[in-house]
Amino acid sequence: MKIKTKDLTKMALLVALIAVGAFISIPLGPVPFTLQNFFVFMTGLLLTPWQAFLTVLVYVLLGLIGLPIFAGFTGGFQSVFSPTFGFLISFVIGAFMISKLTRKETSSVKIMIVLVLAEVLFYAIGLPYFHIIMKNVMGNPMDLSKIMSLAMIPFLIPDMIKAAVAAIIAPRINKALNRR
Ligand SMILES: O=C(O)CCCC[C@@H]1SC[C@@H]2NC(=O)N[C@@H]21
Repeated sequence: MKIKTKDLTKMALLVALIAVGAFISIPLGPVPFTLQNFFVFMTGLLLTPWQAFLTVLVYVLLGLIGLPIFAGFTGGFQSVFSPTFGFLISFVIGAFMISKLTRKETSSVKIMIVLVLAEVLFYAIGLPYFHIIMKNVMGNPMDLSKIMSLAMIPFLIPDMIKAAVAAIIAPRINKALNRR
């Protein structure tokens, strides 16, 4: 895979923006509200699938080696034992999937459908991971309704708003940049 300087610049900018998205976070219990997923949406919508995958992977690796770029200014290898690390794993796969399913797509409605699917993926990985860490690391097992009320329900409407904004602005940015 050959990456042009222009694409590398976009990738570096998006790594930085995902980190900014983590800084813009509101603690709401064990799972914070953040703008990381908004910038993961943008990464998938502005880059090719492998570029998007690599961009989010680099973000996660930079956090794992110690940069405090995860939500709540955290980082370091111990983050894998954080209840929210599953969401970070899901972002890497989600960015690839979003890009793959929206290549050359300009309809905001169709893009929105893909972003909703990406959200399903985030929670399909994020919630079981949350459950495992709460039970085995935090010693605080929870039933499904508690998990959903802490780690999913408060975020659904804000996440849909982030998805709608991304679905509206990304095609315009792609048009202005002459497409990925
Ligand atoms: O620890 C991290 O850095 C990851 C935080 C993940 C927060 C999740 S992403 C989906 C949902 N929407 C939000 O705004 N917050 C949660």
